[in-house]
Amino acid sequence: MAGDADKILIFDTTLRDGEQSPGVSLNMEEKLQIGRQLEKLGVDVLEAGFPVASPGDFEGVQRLARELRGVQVAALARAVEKDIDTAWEAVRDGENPRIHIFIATSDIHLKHKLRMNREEVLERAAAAVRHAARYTGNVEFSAEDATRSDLDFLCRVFEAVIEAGATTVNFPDTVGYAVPWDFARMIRRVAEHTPNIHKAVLSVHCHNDLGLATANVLSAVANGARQVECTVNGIGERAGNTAMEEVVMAIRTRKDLLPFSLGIDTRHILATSRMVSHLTGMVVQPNKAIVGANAFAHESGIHQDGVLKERTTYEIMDPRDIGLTGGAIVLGKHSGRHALKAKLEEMGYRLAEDDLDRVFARFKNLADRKKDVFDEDLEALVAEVVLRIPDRYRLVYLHVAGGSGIRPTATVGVEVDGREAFRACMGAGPIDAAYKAVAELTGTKSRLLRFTVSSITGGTDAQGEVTVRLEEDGLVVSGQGADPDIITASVRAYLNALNRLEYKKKNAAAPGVGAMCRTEKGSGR
Ligand SMILES: CC(=O)SCCNC(=O)CCNC(=O)[C@H](O)C(C)(C)COP(=O)(O)OP(=O)(O)OC[C@H]1O[C@@H](n2cnc3c(N)ncnc32)[C@H](O)[C@@H]1OP(=O)(O)O
Ligand SMILES: CC(C)C(=O)C(=O)O
Ligand SMILES: [Mg+2]
Repeated sequence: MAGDADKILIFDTTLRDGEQSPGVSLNMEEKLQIGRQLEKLGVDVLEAGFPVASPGDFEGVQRLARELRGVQVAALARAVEKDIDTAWEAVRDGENPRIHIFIATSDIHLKHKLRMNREEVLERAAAAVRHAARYTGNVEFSAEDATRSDLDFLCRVFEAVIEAGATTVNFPDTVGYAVPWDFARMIRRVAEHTPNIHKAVLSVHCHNDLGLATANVLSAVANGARQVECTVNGIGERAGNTAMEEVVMAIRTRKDLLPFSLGIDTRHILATSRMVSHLTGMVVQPNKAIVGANAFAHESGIHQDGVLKERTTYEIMDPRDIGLTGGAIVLGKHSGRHALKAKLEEMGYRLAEDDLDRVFARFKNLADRKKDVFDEDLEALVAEVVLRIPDRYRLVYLHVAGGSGIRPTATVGVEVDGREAFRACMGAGPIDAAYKAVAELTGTKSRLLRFTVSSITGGTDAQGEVTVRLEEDGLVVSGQGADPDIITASVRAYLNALNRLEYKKKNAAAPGVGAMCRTEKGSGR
């Protein structure tokens, strides 16, 4: 197969398949921050979006293609000429742009979704790749739902698209149906029965519906796949995609079984994971492999004793390899702007001067109330202060009264379109009271789908981080807020989500790029 036989290419699709997670919608600044961090991490290919899906997707892909260096920026397209032309328009200014075309090959998709027969799909796939190959020599083809496809037909499709100019052929387990040993058999079969497979890189793209995505990917890699499509923290459609950090660390840790090289600088894994979690609002479970808060924590005495005597008794990876260190700079109330800037850069955030000023002001405020300011605190501040869409609603005042024997009451002041308004409400608790006041002040009718509160760092002076998910008229958004005062953090999270909702409503109503307007992220018509 084409490419370096010993190198596994990491194709990151956090900004495309990852953004297909329900409730996730990133703005331009957030996409740029994640894109730059992935560039630093060393991913080989970065799928930046599906340009025909919306003007926002188009602009995001174009901006990333123009800005990023040393990484191939890919754009997704259906096997439709307009999609391909739009994808090319979005990535063409990139250093090494890729067009990624997909069409389903399973009979179930052909019959019910595409309403095409096999020969029509084969011809459509080849014609689409031929069309894209006129623009670039870097064309990827994906056979959607490959694991439920007839393998003889799949081999014919792969052969036809390679002939038409595809340089990467991708085998997606779109619905997370595969199990490792059977997936390995399929990969071997395709490698052996597609005559010109050696002219292309064989890729895999696994979903995690049965919790087997990483296992499937590793079995494919051991059997000839040389590109892995994955997302940070495994976010993505339904149960998500293969988690990038799991595949990378498995290959790195089990070199005895998987003797391959990678272009990833693993020391940036943790910072990348945290950034993606903060910006998407997709909270990482504490026991998540590699990047969960407990992944390197030892609770029981026998384990602690073992680790103290010799770390490798209970650790198969060195936490420093994923960037889990104390860091050289410890920030507190005596720190200045230079130290803050250096720390933020170490964490992957490059801020404009005025953004730095705003974060610095909030940092000083926080440091006055909290002894040590940790990386997690700063991440929350950056997410809160900088990476935000233009605010229609802004918190200006909050006072709550509660305790035993008192009906919880909140008085909230919110600036709406530049004008301050105040409201006092009672509720089941202080947060309920404050949320009622915010809903009245903003006149919004959203439904609260989820409310998560976590302490960002240890101690009773820790910053509380609140993540909420709201729904209104079919639009789903998430919002985050951080503050040492948990009620303030809750109100900030609510307002952040309402601002995102406003932005999304406007985006949905905006005129499209040609006929590319969409009503909701991920939905047509
Ligand atoms: C497995 C994956 O992750 S695939 C990527 C999924 N991502 C997304 O869907 C991103 C967001 N999507 C969107 O914004 C919209 O679906 C759009 C803009 C792409 C298309 O919107 P619409 O034109 O309104 O179509 P809608 O989404 O309702 O239906 C999809 C159409 O594309 C067809 N189609 C689906 N996949 C393909 C393909 N790979 N190649 C060609 N046609 C396809 C369907 O058969 C259907 O056609 P029909 O209208 O003739 O029945
Ligand atoms: C577009 C393709 C590669 C995809 O996301 C899938 O099949 O899951
Ligand atoms: Mg997918």
